[in-house]
Amino acid sequence: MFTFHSAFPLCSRRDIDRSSNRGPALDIHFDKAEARFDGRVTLHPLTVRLTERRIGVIGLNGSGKTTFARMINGLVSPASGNVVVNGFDTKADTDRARAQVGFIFQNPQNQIILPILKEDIALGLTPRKLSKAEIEARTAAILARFGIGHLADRRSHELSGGELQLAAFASVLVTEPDILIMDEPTNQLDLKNRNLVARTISELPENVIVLTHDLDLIADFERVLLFDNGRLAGDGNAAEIIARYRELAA
Ligand SMILES: Nc1ncnc2c1ncn2[C@@H]1O[C@H](COP(=O)(O)OP(=O)(O)OP(=O)(O)O)[C@@H](O)[C@H]1O
Repeated sequence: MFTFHSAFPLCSRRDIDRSSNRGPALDIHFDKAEARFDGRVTLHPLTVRLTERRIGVIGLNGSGKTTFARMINGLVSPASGNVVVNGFDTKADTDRARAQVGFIFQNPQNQIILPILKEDIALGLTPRKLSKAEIEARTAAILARFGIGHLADRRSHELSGGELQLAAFASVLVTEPDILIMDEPTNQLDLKNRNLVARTISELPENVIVLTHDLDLIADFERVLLFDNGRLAGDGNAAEIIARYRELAA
């Protein structure tokens, strides 16, 4: 069961949904979806359905994890087959499929582009055509949610690694996606910031798909997918799939 006990006030409108056992939607369907780059198959035809709230994606370097994740938000279009996200086909309905998914990139420096943090967060709300007051209120609320309201006026390049990762979460979650994909969220963090980010992820009400080499991060996830050479080589509970990955990597 999901409980809030963090130093961060992570509650959002979604908690109201969750109290009635209806979390944000998560229904991702890969139907014989294949990815190719320059004619080379990088993800072999994959059929899988994902509905769990916490999904880990593991595998050796170059095994196809990022390609798989980018297919979910339409950044990579299937060469054949389909990917349908909460009912929207990523090829036929790219914008609406993409609106379901917030993607947190491997390097948070690439996520925060404007010099002042609160301006960067507000940037994500520009397409909504909200009033200035509403944008300021939503920006302040999302920064407060991650316990970084005091950093609103700071220059983003001055933030620490952990602060920057939390800022990247805020910059994506301000757009209220139902599904959050994180590519290596604990990469390059020291142990303290790694633990802070891990705790924050575990307390997020949103659906989360995490690509990682940090196996402890996903040890209690409901489902883990293992990729090997562009194929799904394992799909099951975390303990079983992590054990299989250790064998594969040995
Ligand atoms: N834009 C691209 N152009 C050409 N090949 C690509 C492209 N993106 C990925 N690939 C290839 O697809 C394969 C899978 O790469 P992918 O990034 O999905 O792996 P990964 O499991 O995420 O790796 P890592 O753990 O190193 O991030 C690799 O062989 C990679 O070189």
